Amino acid sequence: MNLKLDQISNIRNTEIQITGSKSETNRLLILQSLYPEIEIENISNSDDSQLMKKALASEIELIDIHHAGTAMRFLTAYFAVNNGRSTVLTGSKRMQERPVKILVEALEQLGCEITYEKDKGYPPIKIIGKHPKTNSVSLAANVSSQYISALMLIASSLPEGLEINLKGKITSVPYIKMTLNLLNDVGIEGTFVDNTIRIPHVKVVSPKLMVVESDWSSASYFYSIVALSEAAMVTIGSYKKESYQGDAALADFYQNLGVQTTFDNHKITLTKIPLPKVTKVIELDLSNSPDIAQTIAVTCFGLGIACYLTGLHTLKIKETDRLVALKVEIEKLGGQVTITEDSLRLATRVSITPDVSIETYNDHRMAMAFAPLALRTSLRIENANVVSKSYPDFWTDLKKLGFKSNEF
Ligand SMILES: O=C(O)C1=C[C@@H](OP(=O)(O)O)[C@@H](O)[C@H](O)C1
Ligand SMILES: C=C(OP(=O)(O)O)C(=O)O
Repeated sequence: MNLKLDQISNIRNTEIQITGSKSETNRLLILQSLYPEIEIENISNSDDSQLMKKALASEIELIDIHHAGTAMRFLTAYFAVNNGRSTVLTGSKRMQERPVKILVEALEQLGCEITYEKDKGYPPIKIIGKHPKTNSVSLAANVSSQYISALMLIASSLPEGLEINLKGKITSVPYIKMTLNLLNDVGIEGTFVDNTIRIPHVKVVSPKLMVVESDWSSASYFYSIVALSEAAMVTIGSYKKESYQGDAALADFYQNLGVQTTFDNHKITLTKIPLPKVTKVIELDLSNSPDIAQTIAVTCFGLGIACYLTGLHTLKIKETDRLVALKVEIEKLGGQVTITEDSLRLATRVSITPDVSIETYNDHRMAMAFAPLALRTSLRIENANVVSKSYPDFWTDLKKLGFKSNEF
């Protein structure tokens, strides 16, 4: 489905409900498989979480997790210690270009048996589940935190628990803390001090209802919409002031982009406020919240503000090379973007080219990050249904706000 978005001048003030965080859901689904006493509420309706659920219930050897990165990494660890079971994990063409070597080598230190079916270091992989032969591993922490979370999630099921030693600069730290917080909440008391994570063995946990907080990364698109509106107020549920999700940093970041956040009874209300007068360049280090880089870059472009975003080294190995994709698509619209291996610089905008067709590269966040620009110009979004990877209701929710779209 390709969508043409008409230019709109403002939005309808509305309340919407976003489902649970896909990151929290995918962690809790693994934990629930290990500890059936855990109940989960407000589960994410994302494709990635549905695929995770299906994979955990599957009894066949071949499991295809499509584009779901966390599912790929978490399930690699999960099946690797499932003694005696043979599993082949595969995914989309892009998934076969997203590296897993660091995780596979960490699991090999535990005595796990994993072989590459195609290219060394990448899915598809064949896993023969084993009993772990040691209780400590070390791995590089500067490529993806998902490898670390994957090990943490299976750690308590190992006979002696697990000590995980992290080498190098640790990336996407809030996701590691999210894993630790969820473990602690279900009664698995792990620690994360300096470069060492320790998780004890836990045989059973007490029955526990885990209510998933709604997805902050999905909320980012409404921050962008409110920022690009003349006057707007959007209320979204259900959120906590003390979130486990690093992307909750949005509330602070968008203060400088003209959005005020108020919390009331598990809901956030985003209100358009004037832009600070002195804002010339928005400078942000996003190494703790890589998933909102696209949203922020496009908001700045829409507002005509320059930005310099750093800490973006993980963007190259996500659903697409997000740095290249942002540069190409923003430049089609008339912007000027310079990228390095880990940063993006956007120059102050002069004008916007109308009716440009945005390519989405099988990346949900490309579609969702560019859609708010309809408040500044008409544009087209190619393969708009990619949004279902994390937010299947995205286009329906945009309609509620008054966005006008037609298939083309
Ligand atoms: O653990 C998680 O749930 C995630 C960790 C991050 O990945 P990296 O650690 O690879 O940056 C993030 O980009 C991804 O969307 C979800
Ligand atoms: C990078 C993402 O997901 P994953 O790595 O789980 O595919 C994302 O949702 O932006």
